Amino acid sequence: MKKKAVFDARLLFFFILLFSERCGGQWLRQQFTARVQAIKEKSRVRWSRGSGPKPAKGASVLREEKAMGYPVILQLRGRRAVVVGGGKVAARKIHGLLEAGAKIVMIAPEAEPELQALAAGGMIVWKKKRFDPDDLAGAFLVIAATNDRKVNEAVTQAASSGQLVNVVDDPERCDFHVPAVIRRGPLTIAVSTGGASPAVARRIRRELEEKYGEEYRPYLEFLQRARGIVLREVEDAEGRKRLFQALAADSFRQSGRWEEEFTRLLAKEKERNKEGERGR
Ligand SMILES: C[C@@]1(CC(=O)O)C2=NC(=C\c3[nH]c(c(CCC(=O)O)c3CC(=O)O)Cc3[nH]c(c(CC(=O)O)c3CCC(=O)O)/C=C3\N/C(=C\2)[C@@H](CCC(=O)O)[C@]3(C)CC(=O)O)/[C@H]1CCC(=O)O
Ligand SMILES: NC(=O)c1ccc[n+]([C@@H]2O[C@H](COP(=O)([O-])OP(=O)(O)OC[C@H]3O[C@@H](n4cnc5c(N)ncnc54)[C@H](O)[C@@H]3O)[C@@H](O)[C@H]2O)c1
Repeated sequence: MKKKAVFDARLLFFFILLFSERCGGQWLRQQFTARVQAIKEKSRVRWSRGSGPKPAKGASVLREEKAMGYPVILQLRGRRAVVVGGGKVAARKIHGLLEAGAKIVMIAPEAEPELQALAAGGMIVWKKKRFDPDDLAGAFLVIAATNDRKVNEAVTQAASSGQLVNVVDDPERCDFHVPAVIRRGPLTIAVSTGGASPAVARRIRRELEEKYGEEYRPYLEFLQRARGIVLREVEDAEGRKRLFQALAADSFRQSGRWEEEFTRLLAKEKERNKEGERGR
């Protein structure tokens, strides 16, 4: 009660200040408007590729704010991905796209030997030529990875609004950034700094590779199978949750006796369920 009275008195004092010209009300109102404007600026989202304002040259790096990216795992199986450029950066992106099962078309007059080998083996299609806008027809995803800024920009201009575009030398114009990635069977760990420091993304990826080693591959593959069994055989939602949590525990992973332990936990859960039904 007392607290509320103090608060109300403070609020009243603030409003008197705000509307009294003599006590600096005008200054206060200006401060307030500036704060609101800053919040609006911060939450502004660019709607079309490349149409947003670029930060002015020399603007303080620390004050720059931008909307955060939305992390997703894209399903690219059977979808067409056009990569413009055939250098070292294009090669890195193409390896990731191949893992995801995309249908890759590479546009470049010259290509790294490893990419030439992929083309010769029929893993990717190589159009040995310079880029022109027709090359993007039918693409779901586009990567502009040449060493020529003008060509990369021409790629972004040629893309239609429904195509997802990545430009390796212009984070601001990207619809998506490619993160540093660790694969352990069904487990994907992706690290992104949104272009602030790709080198840090790479360092963190390396650190996480140590912590989540190759042993996670069979473990996740086992969990995938176990999940199917639990969903089929345990009807009770609470029981399922208990089981999934037990399987996710690091002590379970480290036990190494996954099949045996799982069979025991599953039987226990089924028994519990039966007892619950009998009790009703
Ligand atoms: C994660 C990774 C994925 C991949 O490419 O597979 C990736 N870059 C990686 C490495 C790396 N790239 C660069 C260096 C040298 C050190 C340095 O410059 O910092 C190193 C480190 C190294 O190689 O040691 C140079 C660089 N990168 C970009 C520019 C342009 C610019 O900033 O304007 C320049 C300057 C070029 C120049 O000098 O002209 C831009 C991008 N690079 C991104 C991704 C996207 C943001 C990702 C994020 O911040 O999280 C983004 C925005 C666009 C995109 O490519 O999607 C991969 C690590 C893979 C791994 O090892 O796990
Ligand atoms: N995003 C990243 O992770 C990252 C990392 C390092 C560098 N970069 C940037 O990526 C650019 C490419 O780096 P790189 O090491 O792969 O270069 P690179 O010189 O090895 O390869 C450039 C490729 O672009 C092709 N090319 C040039 N003009 C073309 C055109 N008109 N049409 C089609 N293909 C064309 C060339 O044939 C070549 O295959 C660099 O200039 C740098 O700005 C980005």
